[in-house]
Amino acid sequence: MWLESQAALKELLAQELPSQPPRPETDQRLFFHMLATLFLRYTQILRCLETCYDQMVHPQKRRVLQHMLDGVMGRVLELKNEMVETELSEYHYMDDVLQDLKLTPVRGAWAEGGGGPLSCSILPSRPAMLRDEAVQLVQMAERMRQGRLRSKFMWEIRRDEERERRARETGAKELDREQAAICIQKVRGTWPAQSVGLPGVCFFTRMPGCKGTLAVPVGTVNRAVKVRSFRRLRQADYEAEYQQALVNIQEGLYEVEGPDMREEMKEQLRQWFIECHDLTGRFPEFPDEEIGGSSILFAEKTPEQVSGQDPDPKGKLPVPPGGGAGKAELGGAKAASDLPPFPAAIWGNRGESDNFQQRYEPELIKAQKRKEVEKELRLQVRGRDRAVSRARPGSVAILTQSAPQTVGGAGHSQALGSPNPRSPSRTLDSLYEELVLQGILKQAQRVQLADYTGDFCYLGTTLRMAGIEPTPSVMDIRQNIALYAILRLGSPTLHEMAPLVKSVLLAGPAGTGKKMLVHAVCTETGANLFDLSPDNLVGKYPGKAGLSMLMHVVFKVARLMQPSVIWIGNAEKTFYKKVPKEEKQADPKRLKRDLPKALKLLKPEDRVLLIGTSDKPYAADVKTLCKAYERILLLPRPDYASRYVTWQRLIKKHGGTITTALDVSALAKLSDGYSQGHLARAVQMALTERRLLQMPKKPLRAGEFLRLLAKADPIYSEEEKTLQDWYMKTPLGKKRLKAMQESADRKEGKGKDKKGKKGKK
Ligand SMILES: Nc1ncnc2c1ncn2[C@@H]1O[C@H](COP(=O)(O)OP(=O)(O)OP(=O)(O)O)[C@@H](O)[C@H]1O
Repeated sequence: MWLESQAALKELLAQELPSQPPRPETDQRLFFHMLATLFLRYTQILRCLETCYDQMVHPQKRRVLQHMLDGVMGRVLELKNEMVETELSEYHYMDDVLQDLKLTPVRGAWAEGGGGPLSCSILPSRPAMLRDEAVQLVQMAERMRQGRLRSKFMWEIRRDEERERRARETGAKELDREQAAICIQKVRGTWPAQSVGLPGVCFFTRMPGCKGTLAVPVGTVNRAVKVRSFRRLRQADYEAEYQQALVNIQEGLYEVEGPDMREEMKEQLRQWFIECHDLTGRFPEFPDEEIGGSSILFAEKTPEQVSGQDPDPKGKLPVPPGGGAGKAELGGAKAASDLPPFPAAIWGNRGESDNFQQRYEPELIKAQKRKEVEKELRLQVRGRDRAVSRARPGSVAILTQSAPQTVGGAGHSQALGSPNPRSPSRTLDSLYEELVLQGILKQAQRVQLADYTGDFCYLGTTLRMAGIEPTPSVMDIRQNIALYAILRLGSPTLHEMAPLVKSVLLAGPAGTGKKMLVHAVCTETGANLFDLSPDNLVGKYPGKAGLSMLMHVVFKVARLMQPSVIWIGNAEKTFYKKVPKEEKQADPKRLKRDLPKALKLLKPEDRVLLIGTSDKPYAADVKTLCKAYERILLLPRPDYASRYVTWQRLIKKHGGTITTALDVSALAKLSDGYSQGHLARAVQMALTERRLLQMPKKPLRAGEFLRLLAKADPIYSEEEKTLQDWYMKTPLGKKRLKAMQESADRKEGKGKDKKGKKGKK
């Protein structure tokens, strides 16, 4: 899969960067089709690489894969941006491209969610432990845990095998309807999607092909699932081994090769000084660290070249590895310090057929660590770096880790722009605690993006071609949340490389799942949740000084404890056009000035995202609101397909059983106009403990839910229209409206008639 992905990537890159620049595409539709094809093909590769990353146990290979994943994800995000700019819309319909590529959209592509493979791929790996004892302790505990799990797995595998054997002996019985349906779903793609599952982005799978047979025994599937989990356990084992090897090998090199290296360097340095003196009559200055420091002396340069008297320009001096990597260079940008120089090539040419264990490769570590040891020794020889010279090998990693985080130090204050006079030396822990006690830092509810149920829009392209703007589907929203929030917050490299998005506003009628999405983002990325909703700030941190202190502390803790989500519920209140009388006392506009200022100070390396939610965005001044929120996602009420899936899911979640007596289709049809929140409430109220007990004798019926639903006020079409009209006043909405008008004008031939146009103006 890795090789295939790499070949596909090569092909795509060749297509994207042809030797002759292609003619610019003037047809907007064709251009979008091209972008969408690229987007889907990269997503396909991403999914493949993600599976490799999830299932490979070799720690060094996994690093290379993570690097490639970051590159591909970065390209996916870039393409998303280009699609937005081309279509002037946050929602894209690619059903035609999916058909061309013989792919189908997949529901529930993120079933495994936060605890699953995704977290392995995009969440940053934890920094190396600082203290040996801690490492040993954790390793010991981990081995014990794995031992227990392993024995359980083995027991289960054996049990399944035994069960199968018995079934074979007694003659397998015919599958019932439900089992047959499960088998069909598995072959059609539902289960592979669950096994990998990048959020939303990976919303498709292959068309049902001829691979696999329908009669996949359930035991086999269960075993496959277990084997995958088992491999993840082994990954942790091998990773620990690898981390230990990094330290041991470096120590070994330091002790075995270090003395010789040091002597050789000293000799070279002495020689160089003498030669320089002979040539110029004076002792030379040390080369700047920017051009490689004393390392360039050891790179076979003449004294003239090094001292700059030779015409050899600085650019010709050895460039540090990775120094020339461009932003868009896949797998090349920002090489992590522990990556080999040309990783993919190394593994591509290596015969691995007899490496069954897939443990780390010491020679690669040696090659990489040798450079580090050399660098360290070079500094020692130069006698400049006192700290490193005193440190034992292995301490390099420790020295490069950030210092213990006390807050209010010069660096932090500078970064935030405003020193914190009230708490000049408070620790991060104490500030964290304070925010928790004040109810600003909250525990996010554990919901996964996959819980945000709904369906795909199957006719998007057809409708757009007919000039009808489709309503975005729940899947479109999910995909945007994945792209704007989850992928970016989850991967530090991606956050720095991809186009920066600091804030997103989720606007839509009440109960359409805005808050749920905020919690899902936190769950999937492990982000801290800061609640800066106007209602949550009433009476807290009073006065101007209090407010600036609050912002200072929140943004500081958010940055230091990243990834973080800063959530503002009822986001319109911060930018109210006119504050309602009854709210005046609560001062809802407190953050109006400080919020944009604080956002400005966020840098690409700060994985902090502001998410606003609002059901009345039209109550705010559109200009200031859109300035604070870079991306605006309008959430619609659910369509029939989404309501259908949501009813099913909610009923099952609350313990209900769906039988033929329950007409879910009728429920979905009759609940048109209601939000998911309404549906959730109706199910919760209907499925009481008592009702669940009666269920075996008295199956559930649609009427029970509809009766309760009817008591709630639906989302009125006027409200929807107000929201859509408001959206057309946002920057992207305005651009889209203008483009639509121009296109309509062109169609009617008005474009040619300049006079008529002027008259209209
Ligand atoms: N797509 C969905 N699938 C399943 N449940 C959903 C979905 N959307 C919303 N819900 C459920 O509906 C309820 C209301 O959702 P939530 O509070 O997130 O809506 P909201 O848009 O933030 O509402 P408000 O604007 O009133 O604050 C929650 O119980 C949530 O779990």
